[in-house]
Amino acid sequence: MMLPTINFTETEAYKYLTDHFIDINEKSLKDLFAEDETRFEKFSLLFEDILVDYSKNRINDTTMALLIQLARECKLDEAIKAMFNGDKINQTEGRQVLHTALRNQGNNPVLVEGKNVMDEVNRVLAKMEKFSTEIISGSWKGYTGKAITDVVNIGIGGSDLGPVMVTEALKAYKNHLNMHFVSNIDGTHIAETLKNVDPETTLFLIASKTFTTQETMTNANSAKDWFLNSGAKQADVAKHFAALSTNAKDVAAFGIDTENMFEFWDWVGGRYSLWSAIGLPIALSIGYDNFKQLLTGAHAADEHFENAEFEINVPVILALIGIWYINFFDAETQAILPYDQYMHRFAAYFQQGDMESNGKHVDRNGNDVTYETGPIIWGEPGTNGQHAFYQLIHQGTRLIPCDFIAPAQSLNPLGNHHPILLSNFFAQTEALMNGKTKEQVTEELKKEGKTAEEIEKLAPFKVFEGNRPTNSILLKKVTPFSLGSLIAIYEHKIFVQGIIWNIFSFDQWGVELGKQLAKSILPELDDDKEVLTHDGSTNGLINQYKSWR
Ligand SMILES: O=P(O)(O)OC[C@H]1O[C@](O)(CO)[C@@H](O)[C@@H]1O
Repeated sequence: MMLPTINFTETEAYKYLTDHFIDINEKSLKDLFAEDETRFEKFSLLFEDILVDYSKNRINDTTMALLIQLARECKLDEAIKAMFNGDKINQTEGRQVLHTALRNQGNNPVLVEGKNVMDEVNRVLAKMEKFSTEIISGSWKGYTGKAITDVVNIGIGGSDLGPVMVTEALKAYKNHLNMHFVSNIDGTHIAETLKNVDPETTLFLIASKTFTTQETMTNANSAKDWFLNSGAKQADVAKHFAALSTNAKDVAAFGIDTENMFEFWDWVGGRYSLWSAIGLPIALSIGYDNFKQLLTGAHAADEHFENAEFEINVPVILALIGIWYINFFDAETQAILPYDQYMHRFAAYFQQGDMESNGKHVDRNGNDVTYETGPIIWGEPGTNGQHAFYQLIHQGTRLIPCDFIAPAQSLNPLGNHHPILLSNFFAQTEALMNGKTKEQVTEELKKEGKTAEEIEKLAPFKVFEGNRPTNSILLKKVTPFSLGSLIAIYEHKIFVQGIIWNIFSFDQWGVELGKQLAKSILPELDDDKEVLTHDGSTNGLINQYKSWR
């Protein structure tokens, strides 16, 4: 089935929402809570050990009913079925979108061109299990007979961000292997990493779906040169290099034994690939059983997404609330704020996940859209963010919807750190909602002994308008299972928004132009001749670089 091609601004629901927005825009969150005592029960969902409280949003029953009507009018149900069925919904690349098959722990058949892909998926998983067990146990020996101590993953974008984010988020479950991730083409990244590892005990994972990405192949060649220059022979490469890729031909040409190749398939998008062989560094870092738990948690979220009614469907609700802010309140960004140090790369991970997926201005009919699409995603862990950019969230001129995420149980229950952390997590969303009135400010200043004149002068700066919306996502604990669920929830949220905006979420043509131009500029940097082939600025920059290098 082709995806529906409905312009959501032409639906009945959109028209009603436009009128309804005028009513809601006049109400404060405080009013909405005062109007409805059951708001928390009504606007929160419990999925496994994850509580999603969306009650501190500028919504009421009518808003949610209309947003759900919008999803129905946009035929979201058909689109969900099409994705799970393995229809070629990545139409501009002619591919299926089946990252869900990678974590299909129920093992029911998933057909691609009439063939059940679960056999292949399970074959690669079994190979990952065997390999990671051998490396972790030390039974796999390097070329001088020593066990592996360090793993260097070389990849970029989806072949880096997922494994980095998850290995960091699950560091508490980690074994003795030292994990390193090299992504940047800047030679500093690989050079600094190689300073800390020993060729006799290091395993390099060359992670690239295409196995042609300039950054990854350059870093991989530098790693191989370093390895061979350290005394190892070509035949030793097999003990120290493995590839995670869809491109067997180029893997073999690079000199990696295809025995050491962990395969995945073109129906897995790069930014959705941590569940595939790209997840091998995760399995190495936390052990295969924990990796499997990550898949199981994601699978639980997949089943929920596929089967739950929209009214209680976590990714659907989060997506619709996002659309409400982006398309009606003109919000430009979405902050993701984990109150968990281990999750410090979570927002960075979804910068790619969301912005590469929904950063599109052409709809599925090939026309320019007349509305906003994907938001700018950003965020840092709390409470660091509080001491950096929260001022703007509280008192700036922009509306910034925020997702606050926190675990109820700490993986490092040290003194009263966790209650302090969580008190900040609770306080921030309360403060963003309630703000501080002029009366409250006046009262406080009076207590400080300020005069009436001083109070009058100071009060405007100290008043917080409040009414700033947040979601609170409270996890019982960060485990491989709960993290897997949470990532899948965000993935599906992106999918839902893409369907409603009528855009293709699984291609990324926009990143190609810069890559092409870089390739054409590279030979121009070979000599010291003046470059005149570009615009004035680009010529000027290149020529100044040539004179300084
Ligand atoms: O895994 P590969 O093929 O090296 O690609 C890396 C990344 O490059 C991109 O194509 C964007 O530049 C991403 O979509 C992808 O995750």
